[in-house]
Amino acid sequence: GCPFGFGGGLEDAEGGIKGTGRRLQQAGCNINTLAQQAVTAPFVPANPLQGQVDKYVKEVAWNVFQTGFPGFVPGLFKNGRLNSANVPLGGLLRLSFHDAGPFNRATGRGGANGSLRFELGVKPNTNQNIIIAAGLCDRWRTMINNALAADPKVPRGVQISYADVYQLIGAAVVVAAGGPSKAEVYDPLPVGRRDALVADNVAQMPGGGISWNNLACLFLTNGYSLEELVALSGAHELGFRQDRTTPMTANPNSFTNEYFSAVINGARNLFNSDRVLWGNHARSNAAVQTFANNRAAFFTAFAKAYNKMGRMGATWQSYGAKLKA
Ligand code: HEM
Repeated sequence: GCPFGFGGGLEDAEGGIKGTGRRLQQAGCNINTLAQQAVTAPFVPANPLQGQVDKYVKEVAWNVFQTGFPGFVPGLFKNGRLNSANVPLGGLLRLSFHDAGPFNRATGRGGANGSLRFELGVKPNTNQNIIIAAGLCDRWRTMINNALAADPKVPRGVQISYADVYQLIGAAVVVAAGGPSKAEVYDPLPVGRRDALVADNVAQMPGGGISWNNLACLFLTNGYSLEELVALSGAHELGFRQDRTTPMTANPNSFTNEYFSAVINGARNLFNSDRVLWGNHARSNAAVQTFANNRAAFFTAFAKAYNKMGRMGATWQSYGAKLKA
């Protein structure tokens, strides 16, 4: 079983699985010590070298995400406008976290490895938006691979992985929704993740009702700082709650820093995991306050933390050093 005993997705006040009576074990970490270490000796996941082909693959993917392919898959934009009616922006960004999130630093298992495709329908991936998002990713991946196969500049056999599509799409979504720029969040993301062939242990994914102690310990023990936890939680700027109609923030299709004012005000639509970012630790308080006051600071911190998340637990190949002449 999972050493942390975290439940997934449901809002049990204990952060455990609702109705099962299962008690949450304490993650048991020293938050102050780990929070300090995360700043003085940050955990830096592997960042592979990117050849010409890798960068090119990412641009091909970018173009496919923008426009989709009429009759087969929608794009993030339609007639030059954000296509939030046909693509669940929140579900897509959440999917990026749900592929990378099961990374467990202690066991070295799980992470940004494409395994989400085997985890659908299992808590916390029972939510319709994430299932729709995964279906879109399948189709975008097919279109990207068709484009790569037809491109004379691309070496034969180059195929983008599910794991890459799952991480690239979250970045493309926040850019489309008016968040950090492409140069800030999408372009630095490496590609070449290998796809796992089995599911990760998703039982350790945090539920919305998780306590401050368990949330902080989960992220700190997996190599994130409290500042990174706060920045990543800013993803809850976008999207909807489980009912798919209650917006997380006032503008669920627009990526801004409004989320942090909502956290400070204890807004009702947010989860316990959001509200506990305020009022429990000097470092998380400071990050919430900074991001509430300064949108650019949030965007920069989000872009960096998101790039780190996308390298957690990934193993790498290279698509190639050189394009064909
Ligand atoms: C910090 C711990 C986190 C917890 C406890 C958490 C929990 C949740 C829960 C309970 C939901 C509601 C959906 C449902 O219940 O089915 C949700 C939605 C969402 N989460 Fe998180 N989450 C966390 C971190 C993240 C991160 C790191 C990201 C992305 C970088 C993210 C992105 C989203 C998005 C965009 C939605 C809206 C989904 C939609 O519109 O359908 N979350 N999260």
